[in-house]
Amino acid sequence: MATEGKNLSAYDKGQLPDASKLRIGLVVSEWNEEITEGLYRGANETLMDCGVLPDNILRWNVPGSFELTYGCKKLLQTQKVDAVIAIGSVIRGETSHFDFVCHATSQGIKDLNLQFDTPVIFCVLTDDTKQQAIDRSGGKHGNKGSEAAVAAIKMATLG
Ligand SMILES: Nc1c(NC[C@H](O)[C@H](O)[C@H](O)CO)[nH]c(=O)[nH]c1=O
Ligand SMILES: CC(=O)[C@@H](O)COP(=O)(O)O
Repeated sequence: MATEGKNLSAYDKGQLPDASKLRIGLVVSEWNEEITEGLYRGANETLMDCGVLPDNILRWNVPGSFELTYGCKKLLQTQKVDAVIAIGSVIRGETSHFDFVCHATSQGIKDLNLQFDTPVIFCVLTDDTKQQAIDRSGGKHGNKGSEAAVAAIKMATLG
């Protein structure tokens, strides 16, 4: 099911496990800051709405989505967290750079889930236009940051 027709911010916190003891890391890309700050707000607000304590939400910034893999790895190596959310926005330009950044970032974050015993959530928008990114970071389709926060809580308490 495509995002079209799905509200990315829809969740029932009554159906989620207790998150009051969880510690969550957020690694946020600074590229397309207007979009990534919207994603961060969605994730942060949803985590707290679902019971995560503000002091248990740790935020680090990285320059771009390509650096999310390294930033998440370093956070996992140095901080005790129950899940990490990687937040980025890649918007297609004139060249094939979009494809390389998206592929490297998605593969890198996937690999972290194999290398570490802590879930890393892929909250990276990969859009052809800025409007698509706006629509998915608090616009008409909701907020992927909220979706990622719910995924982080579910994965942190899996099993
Ligand atoms: N064009 C976008 C980038 N490009 C920058 C890379 O992510 C990286 O920081 C650079 O290549 C240096 O290693 N990053 C995004 O997050 N979004 C873009 O649209
Ligand atoms: C995703 C990108 O790296 C892209 O926005 C860069 O733009 P361009 O391909 O025009 O250099």
